[in-house]
Amino acid sequence: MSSAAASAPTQTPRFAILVAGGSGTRMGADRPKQFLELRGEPVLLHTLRRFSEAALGVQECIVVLPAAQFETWQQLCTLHHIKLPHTVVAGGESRWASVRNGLAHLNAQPAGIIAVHDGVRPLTPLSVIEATYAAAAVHGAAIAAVTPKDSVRGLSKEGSYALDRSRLRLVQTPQCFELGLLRRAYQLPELSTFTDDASVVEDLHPIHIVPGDYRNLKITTPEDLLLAEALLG
Ligand SMILES: Nc1ccn([C@@H]2O[C@H](COP(=O)(O)OP(=O)(O)OP(=O)(O)O)[C@@H](O)[C@H]2O)c(=O)n1
Ligand SMILES: C[C@](O)(CO)[C@H](O)COP(=O)(O)O
Repeated sequence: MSSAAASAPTQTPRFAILVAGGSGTRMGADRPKQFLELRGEPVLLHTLRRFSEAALGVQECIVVLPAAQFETWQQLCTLHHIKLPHTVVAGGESRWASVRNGLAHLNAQPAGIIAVHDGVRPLTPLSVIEATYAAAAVHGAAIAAVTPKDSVRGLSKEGSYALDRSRLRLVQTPQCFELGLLRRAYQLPELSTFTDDASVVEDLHPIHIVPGDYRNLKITTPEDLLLAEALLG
């Protein structure tokens, strides 16, 4: 080994789980929203492409899909000439179960930083992904989030009351963690109703917040797809 190679800095391995195991009920389309076309390509392909950027150095990207949709994804990969390396894993009944299945695939990995990202967030800037991985390497747990732009009110029996929006954040993904921490958190089945990873981890470890991006839309209802088309244009 040359002396240069011996002294090269070693980055903690990075992994990613792209959860796309849902059925897209709120979208009400003829297929799960991760397969809908955005600028001529499946939503999930846009997302996968972002995590495949060489600059991020992600060692393994796991795509979690409904088992019944494996063939659809394979056909889409062939149709769109998708050569991006990734591992397909079957999802579960809930987002929590899908993340847990993705994590189980990494059981042999001793350490690293793992990003959990919604397969239906196709517009996440690379800078947000990088900043979230980097913050998790320092703090153990980091998520992307933005401040609400509108005034926010809480509901009460009597009516409603003002909330201080500067103390609120709208949670996005990616959500990045030390691998061992996320594993421990996902061993607790009593947390299985949570729909984001920070909520699953927070009793074990504080969650650091990284500035997200207003373009980092989650495709949930039909107007989100229109917005995403416009933003990509
Ligand atoms: N059993 C599930 C449910 C959700 N997800 C994924 O978690 C992300 C965020 O969930 P959401 O937007 O709620 O997706 P759906 O469950 O598909 O939508 P809906 O709630 O409208 O049915 C999506 O990428 C979705 O595919 C998953 O992997 N497995
Ligand atoms: C993880 C998430 O994207 C954060 O906003 C969100 O919780 C996903 O699930 P939901 O079912 O749309 O709440």
